[in-house]
Amino acid sequence: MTTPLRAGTADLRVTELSPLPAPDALLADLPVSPSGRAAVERGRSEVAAVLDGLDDRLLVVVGPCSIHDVTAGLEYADRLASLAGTLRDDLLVVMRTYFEKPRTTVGWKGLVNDPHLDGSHDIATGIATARRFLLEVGERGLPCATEFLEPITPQYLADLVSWGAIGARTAESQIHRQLVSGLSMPVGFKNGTDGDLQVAVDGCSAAAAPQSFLGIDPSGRAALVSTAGNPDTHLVLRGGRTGPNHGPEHVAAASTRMGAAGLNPRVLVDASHANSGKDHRRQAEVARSLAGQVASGSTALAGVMLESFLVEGAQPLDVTEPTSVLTYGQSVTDACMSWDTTVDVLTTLAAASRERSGRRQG
Ligand SMILES: O=C[C@H](O)[C@H](O)COP(=O)(O)O
Ligand SMILES: C=C(OP(=O)(O)O)C(=O)O
Repeated sequence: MTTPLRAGTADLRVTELSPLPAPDALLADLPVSPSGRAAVERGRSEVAAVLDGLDDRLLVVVGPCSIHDVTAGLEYADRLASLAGTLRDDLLVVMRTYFEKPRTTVGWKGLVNDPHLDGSHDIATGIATARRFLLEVGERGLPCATEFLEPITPQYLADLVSWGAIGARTAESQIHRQLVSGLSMPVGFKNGTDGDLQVAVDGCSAAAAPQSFLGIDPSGRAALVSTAGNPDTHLVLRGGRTGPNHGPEHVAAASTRMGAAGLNPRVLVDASHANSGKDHRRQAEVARSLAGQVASGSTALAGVMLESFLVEGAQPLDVTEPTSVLTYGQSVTDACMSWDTTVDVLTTLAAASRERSGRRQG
């Protein structure tokens, strides 16, 4: 069912308006169980404790660049839940469950926007599929991480998320900063695609402040949203057009800059994106060099982000060719490390975290 378009001077380039179910209706259809809610709450407080240096484990945000196939995503979640349990004394593992992709120009915008991967943009199904996926991952005891892109999506999904990101392409956006000021979980701002840190530093400051802005309420009505500000914002270094920024000198400089602005000086480093040139082999090398920084005692480094799936690399997705066969467990967006490499990298990061804890205690 679509809404008739207005005649006159507005909507001349709008081709269709289709109402979506209200957030409350979706939450009533797909409620969180008591154990799922406990997993979200535990995830949020553990992430905040790591970021505040109260828990000396290393935070690892790891998983596919995007979820495009729920079956493969849940197979990955099963494997990750088991590995996270083995490494839990040294690593706090949060799974990347990314459903909204910001594109440099155009391309598939993720499972929420186009769940059938065919350009049909069945967003109602996309939001429900993403919510079901988050519920399933939560039942496995794994906290979930996601990037918030559309300002309306959090009303449908945010109650199931333990760590949020504002990406490099939106860190400077007032809309996203306002949104973060009302989110209930710790949120990392990425540096800009050009490598500029200041947009992310400013993003953290703006999101820490109370804000008033336009949004929707749980019944889907347009609403004035007033927020208290988010005290758990932090910086994520992801490299930029000028080069990578994962080295110890970059981490130290970024930490100093955050501290000078009165913000959390402990940072995350994304081993992928411009820190790896989107090359999954290089990503594993960067992750191992970050393990070296942790092992040598760097307290500025609170966590690491990794893009990983069952099968290494990436495959092209052509939404105009819906019949084309995709390789199971391989990314359709950025190249990911294979599962075997992920096990090796997480084991190395766990050993580094253990060594850092030993240094602190010794
Ligand atoms: O994380 C994924 C991508 O880096 C991001 O969505 C941009 O992708 P694009 O440059 O291929 O559009
Ligand atoms: C899009 C992403 O990263 P960035 O904003 O750093 O490009 C991502 O992590 O999926």
